[in-house]
Amino acid sequence: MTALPVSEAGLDDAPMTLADGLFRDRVVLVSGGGSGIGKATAWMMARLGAKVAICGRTAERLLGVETAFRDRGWPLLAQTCDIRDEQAVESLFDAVEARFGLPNILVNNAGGQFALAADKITPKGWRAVIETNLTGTWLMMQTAAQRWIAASRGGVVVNVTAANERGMPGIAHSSAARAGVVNASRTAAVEWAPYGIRINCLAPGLVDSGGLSVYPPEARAGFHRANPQRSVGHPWDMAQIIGFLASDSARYVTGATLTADGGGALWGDLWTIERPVFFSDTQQEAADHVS
Ligand SMILES: CCCCCCC/C=C/C(=O)SCCNC(=O)CCNC(=O)[C@H](O)C(C)(C)COP(=O)(O)OP(=O)(O)OC[C@H]1O[C@@H](n2cnc3c(N)ncnc32)[C@H](O)[C@@H]1OP(=O)(O)O
Ligand SMILES: NC(=O)C1=CN([C@@H]2O[C@H](COP(=O)(O)OP(=O)(O)OC[C@H]3O[C@@H](n4cnc5c(N)ncnc54)[C@H](OP(=O)(O)O)[C@@H]3O)[C@@H](O)[C@H]2O)C=CC1
Repeated sequence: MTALPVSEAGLDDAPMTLADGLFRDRVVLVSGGGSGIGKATAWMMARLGAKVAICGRTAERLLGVETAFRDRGWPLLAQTCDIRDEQAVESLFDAVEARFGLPNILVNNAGGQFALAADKITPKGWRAVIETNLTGTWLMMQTAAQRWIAASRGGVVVNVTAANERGMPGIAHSSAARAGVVNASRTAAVEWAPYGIRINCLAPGLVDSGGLSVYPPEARAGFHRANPQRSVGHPWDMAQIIGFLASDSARYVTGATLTADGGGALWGDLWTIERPVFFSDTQQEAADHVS
């Protein structure tokens, strides 16, 4: 596969299949927009004419994007917000409304987890991941929907989950949370359809964002081999799919989950932690272990 650029200059020039001006004057809120997939999405939306708002917990990350947007003359609101905190979420939406008006599009991308064997996850660690990926995502989408309904306006939500429908060794907490997001999205897609609200999920496979650095080197070494394309995806690949789902071209798509994983869910053996000997690559090693 052709490599895509990861630098900010690269994001300026990355090839685009979406039409010029597609999101002109639309207000787009991207959670986790200070890095990785969220940052690429913010860039893509700005290139297509949107007024972009981003949030995350770390001010420095947001500041980096703020500076780059200012240099390009693109409008941006950047505000720290922990999506697990409902007051902070309300303040974020208030700030976006005050600056640009009610968002038209919410890209619910913030999330993550730590990789740990299932029997080692503490109750506090479990809660941290569930609250980040399930509760935080829910608070953001519910707040958007409540405001759209109150204003008699429609809107679009794209939830970024993970392609781990069959489970994923090393991230039981995150797998549970993402399954919850997919089902909450299906349910809300029906309940909120009368208000003109669409909700879809993008389930990425492995994507070469800075986020992958949290995984142990022995797991990372096998990532590119864990799907039939023998490759990982790029944040820009994800951004463009988000752009499609957020656009009017997808007006008849709601409650769906689009998997973008290079076929990894169909073929491949991925571990986010060190692979136990029982699951060794060679039959002999595994047989030695069992006998
Ligand atoms: C084929 C497709 C599927 C592939 C999926 C796999 C690939 C996925 C890739 C990505 O998602 S890339 C994006 C990665 N980015 C991140 O994960 C960053 C965000 N993650 C986090 O911020 C944390 O992981 C968090 C836990 C979700 C944040 O919560 P919080 O800030 O509240 O955490 P802490 O206060 O640091 O910790 C709370 C609690 O959690 C336990 N814990 C945290 N880190 C670890 C760890 N590395 N190992 C073990 N346990 C951990 C622990 O119990 C902490 O409590 P204390 O011990 O600190 O009291
Ligand atoms: N890269 C990959 O291979 C895959 C990624 N994903 C998912 O895609 C999404 C984007 O990840 P990616 O870009 O790769 O990795 P990053 O780690 O770069 O992005 C995660 C972003 O979420 C923000 N974030 C995390 N927790 C919170 C929180 N509680 N409140 C607000 N913001 C938060 C982070 O900012 P900060 O830390 O400053 O808060 C960061 O900007 C995540 O949901 C991730 O789990 C799914 C499958 C695979």
